[in-house]
Amino acid sequence: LPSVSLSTVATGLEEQVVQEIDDDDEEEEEEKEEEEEEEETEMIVHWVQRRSLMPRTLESQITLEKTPSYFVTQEAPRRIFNMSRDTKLIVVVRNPVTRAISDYTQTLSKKPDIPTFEGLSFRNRTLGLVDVSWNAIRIGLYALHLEGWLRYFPRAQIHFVSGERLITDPAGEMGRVQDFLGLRRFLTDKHFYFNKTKGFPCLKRTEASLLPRCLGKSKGRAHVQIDPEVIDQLREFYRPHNIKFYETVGQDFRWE
Ligand SMILES: Nc1ncnc2c1ncn2[C@@H]1O[C@H](COP(=O)(O)OS(=O)(=O)O)[C@@H](OP(=O)(O)O)[C@H]1O
Repeated sequence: LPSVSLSTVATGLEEQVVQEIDDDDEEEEEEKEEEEEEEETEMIVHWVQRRSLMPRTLESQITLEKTPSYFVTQEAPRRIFNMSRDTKLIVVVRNPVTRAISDYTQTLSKKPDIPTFEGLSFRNRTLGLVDVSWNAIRIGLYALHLEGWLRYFPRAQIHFVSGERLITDPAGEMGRVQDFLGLRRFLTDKHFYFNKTKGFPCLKRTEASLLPRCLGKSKGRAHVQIDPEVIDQLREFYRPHNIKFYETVGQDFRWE
């Protein structure tokens, strides 16, 4: 059974974390991700499958599994708690406005005919009524989702990774992940190479490695251009939710 469960609402940032903890084969990782997307609507089946697929591990090893949708799935806290209440939880979060645009950009790449971001974001744009039933918006209500987890897990059992700092200071952010997991701090600045073309850090298997591994092309693609006024409206919308989230977590993610 997993002793760590990783969820991201940062659309995909968890992949970076997993890569840094356990350097899986990239192709395998992308296949697994597609598989996950298909299964998201069938959480029960998915969970049972995951459970039986868990590799056997030794006492000294950590089993880590990642699923983006856990954090925002109502039944997930209870199910994970009933399965293994000591599981440590890691959630990668990012500015919910950027997250929504990233989410939309990803969907648009698969379904080019969907309505505009602006159209999907509001029930009534003139009145500033944001459509919280749209998943891309709903997922960013982190404080709300967290409430469900705190009914089952103590705050100290959940670690939040800043998606922004994971890019600007991967070693520092991963240092905190290692501390949370009770691991010796193994990854240092020397394990990361900043790929200026991609604009993202890539991981070296060893400090001396000459071949850093970057995430796939679907990670870090250019976002769709959004009307700046809409961005401001969404920022305003998320502000109180973000503040509540910072207070609950005890950490300021500086999205304001
Ligand atoms: N090192 C590194 N390299 C590339 N990309 C990085 C990295 N670290 C974090 N990110 C951010 O990960 C985001 C993409 O993740 P996805 O949403 O596709 O992943 S997932 O499906 O939820 O796993 C992607 O979001 P977008 O920029 O919106 O594509 C990146 O910002």
